[in-house]
Amino acid sequence: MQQKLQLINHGVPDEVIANLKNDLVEFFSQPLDAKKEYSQLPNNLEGYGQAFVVSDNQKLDWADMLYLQVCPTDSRDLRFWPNYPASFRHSIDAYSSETENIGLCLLQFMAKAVGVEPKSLLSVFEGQARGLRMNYYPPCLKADKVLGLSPHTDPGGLTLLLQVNDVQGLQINKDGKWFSVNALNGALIVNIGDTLEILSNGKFRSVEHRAVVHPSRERISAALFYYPCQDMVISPLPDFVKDGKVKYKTISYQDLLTEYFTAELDGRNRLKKMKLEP
Ligand SMILES: O=C(O)CCC(=O)C(=O)O
Ligand SMILES: [Fe+2]
Repeated sequence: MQQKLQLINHGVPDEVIANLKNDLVEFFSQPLDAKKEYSQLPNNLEGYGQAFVVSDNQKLDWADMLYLQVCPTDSRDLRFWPNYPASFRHSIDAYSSETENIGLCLLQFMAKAVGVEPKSLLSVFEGQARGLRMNYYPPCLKADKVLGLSPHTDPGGLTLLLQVNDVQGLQINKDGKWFSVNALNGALIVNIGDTLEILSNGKFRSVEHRAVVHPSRERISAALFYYPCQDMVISPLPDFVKDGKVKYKTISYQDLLTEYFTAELDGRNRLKKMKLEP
């Protein structure tokens, strides 16, 4: 029997988005010491701090972040889940359950659009881990001298990006040029990540993006990452290799993550190394 798919998703209720946004603004506006109660611990990605700090010599991105694994629920490490503002944990929980199916619906439509059986993609991401990275970019008077988040691609499958306040800052790279993305109020931005590029044998392209900062206003965003099964070996799925030409090397997802988190952000270069010569 064919698997019944949930074809329709009505999006995230406005109230859920509004609550998360309010709580994020409130959390990040606290003094540093209060936020540091949830600081990252060595060899652990979760918590409050900065991502991609790998040496004392690198120029740091102009941002702080709070990263949490939100799904599956039994994988949550509540040590890093702030209890101020009081509704914050609930807001994150509601947002992650309301977005549970959105990524899967999108993957299903994307597979159909290119004539591939949706199950081949869905089975990789259904019920797997999700991470929420909440980014805080303080204003910088010399905004043109810093970057909020250096050029990178996301490692997972899909990313749903929510711009929390009305300050724009996301840019994507197309053909070597940077383009600003105008985030619409009430809309989520969907980015494709490295895992999906490899699985789809390049049919879906992982987008290189970065975040710039504003000279006088703070900016906040929240990126929800849909990850594949943690012990998966990633290589192009047979359904996407119809002409028989595999264009990417095989890599374990753990190795892909290790490479990602132990080096400075580096545009699409890591992904380029995954490509087999034509
Ligand atoms: O803040 C943004 O708009 C981008 C965030 C992002 O790319 C990320 O968290 O991976
Ligand atoms: Fe990103």
